[in-house]
Amino acid sequence: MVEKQMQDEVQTPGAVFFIFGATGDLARRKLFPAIYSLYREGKLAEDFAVIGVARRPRSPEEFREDIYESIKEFCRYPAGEPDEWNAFVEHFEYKSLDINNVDGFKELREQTESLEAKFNTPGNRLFYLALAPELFGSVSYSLRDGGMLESRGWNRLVIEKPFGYDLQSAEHLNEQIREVFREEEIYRIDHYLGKEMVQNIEVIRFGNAFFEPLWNNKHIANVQITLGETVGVEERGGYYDHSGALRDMGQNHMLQMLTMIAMEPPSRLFPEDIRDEKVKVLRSLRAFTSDEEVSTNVVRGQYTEGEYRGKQLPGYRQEDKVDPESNTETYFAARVFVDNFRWAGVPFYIRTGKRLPVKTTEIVVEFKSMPSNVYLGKKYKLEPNLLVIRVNPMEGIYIKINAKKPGSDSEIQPLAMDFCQSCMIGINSPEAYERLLHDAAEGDSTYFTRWDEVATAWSFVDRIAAAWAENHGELHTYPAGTWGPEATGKLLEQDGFHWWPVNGQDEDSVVWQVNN
Ligand SMILES: NC(=O)C1=CN([C@@H]2O[C@H](COP(=O)(O)OP(=O)(O)OC[C@H]3O[C@@H](n4cnc5c(N)ncnc54)[C@H](OP(=O)(O)O)[C@@H]3O)[C@@H](O)[C@H]2O)C=CC1
Ligand SMILES: O=C1O[C@H](COP(=O)(O)O)[C@@H](O)[C@H](O)[C@H]1O
Repeated sequence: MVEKQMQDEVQTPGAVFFIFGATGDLARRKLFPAIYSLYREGKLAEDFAVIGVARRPRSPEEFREDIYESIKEFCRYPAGEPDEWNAFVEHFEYKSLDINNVDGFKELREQTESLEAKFNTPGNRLFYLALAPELFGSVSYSLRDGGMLESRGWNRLVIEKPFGYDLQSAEHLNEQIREVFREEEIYRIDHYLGKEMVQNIEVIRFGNAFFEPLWNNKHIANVQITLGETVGVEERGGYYDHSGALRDMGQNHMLQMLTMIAMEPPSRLFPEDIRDEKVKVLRSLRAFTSDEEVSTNVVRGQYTEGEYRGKQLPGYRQEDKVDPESNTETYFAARVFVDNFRWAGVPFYIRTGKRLPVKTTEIVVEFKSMPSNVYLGKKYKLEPNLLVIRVNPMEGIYIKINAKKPGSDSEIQPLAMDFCQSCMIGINSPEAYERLLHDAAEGDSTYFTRWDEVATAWSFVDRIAAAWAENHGELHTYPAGTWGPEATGKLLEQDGFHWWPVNGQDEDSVVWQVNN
């Protein structure tokens, strides 16, 4: 087993990367750019090759043109000079096949073997499924039946979220995949785990004497996790209307960030030690035991028409491929508890939504206030200390403390200590998909979700979805471009707290404005 370490300098072993869904959106926006960035940074071994797979016919020239366009538009490195570019795309081939066609996989096997011979790769094969999850089982069977797994090296399966629609469908999917691949060969992507600042939570917590000793219910009042997006559902209305915010973001990204904040220190940085600690957090989530508990602790909302920066935006029900009577939530917020010794009584507030005013992912840790007796009778009041982890798209750490106002002997002011990582190295650098592709090729599963994590997260989310299905969760509305339903504030008010402004929300918050 590989111990997690900073692997920036490590080159992946030689391998063939198969991108199933090579003509799709994910491949174009994320995967090809990630491969090119790894190449440019010397993190890909010389003996690598990529085979794009999808149904559409593509000549080799057309496929290489697709890749060029993808790099031009989405990669943080510009496509190199012709010689360098040609040396890169020479590693790419395309195969048109339907994933149910086993004969096509037999042809793919021949193509693979000749590519492996050409680049002298050691026979390692990484199958990345950028496909709808309903196809995962069929691809696995076809890979096996087409002889694609009879390689000289290792075989790894990388799969995208959503992993199922609920626990039952996820279990079914998992059983199919497990007929072909062992758990340790399966890499389930949650791209938030590939983000720099999510990985940094571990170091911030376990590497700093002034956080870990305070990291418990004696000193922390509450934790707030916000994942705001300014975009609507774009071209994904069909998928999203079936999924909704709870399944699209809650079951995975939000709960994964929560586990990183709440987990116990692992004994070592081995993948299984870290994933063991994360799954314990998920198992400790207090399950909602009645529909009433769901309606008291979870708010769901859907955006209606609104105005954003002078632009008129459609409501969710007017979006392309969305049912005009849809009750799907585009926003949800919840008050959850981790019922273990460390976190007993500390509320975790989580919220996410489309068409909010700011694109930002932030984690705010609010510390308990100091006893104020020293300052009794004074006109000022101490503010709670905050630790803010800015995850996305701006990355950084912000700490709010109280300090004396210079020149005054009677005034205290809150002070921000602000580390803006993005100001130094740019936004989202490296991209999550670069890190995760690299890790999968390295055989490091730390930042991929293990089956028990996925299953436990579904059990928690299914209870909320079931209550909503019974119409016990009122569907609030909010105009596009606003901060979601008003009811969200009440989740915190009942505990005497409020949402802290996130980056760019108001004039007092530090503005690292980013548009998307
Ligand atoms: N796009 C994104 O930003 C994100 C996507 N995801 C997930 O990644 C997966 C892919 O998403 P996305 O790229 O957006 O989807 P697209 O619909 O854009 O692409 C789907 C791909 O699958 C191929 N395909 C479909 N059916 C078959 C088949 N029977 N045999 C072979 N190939 C097939 C299509 O190619 P062709 O039509 O040529 O066969 C196409 O290349 C989904 O599960 C999605 O939820 C997850 C996170 C973000
Ligand atoms: O997984 C998903 O994530 C994106 C948001 O990702 P980010 O890295 O841009 O913050 C979201 O838009 C999409 O709906 C969801 O499927």
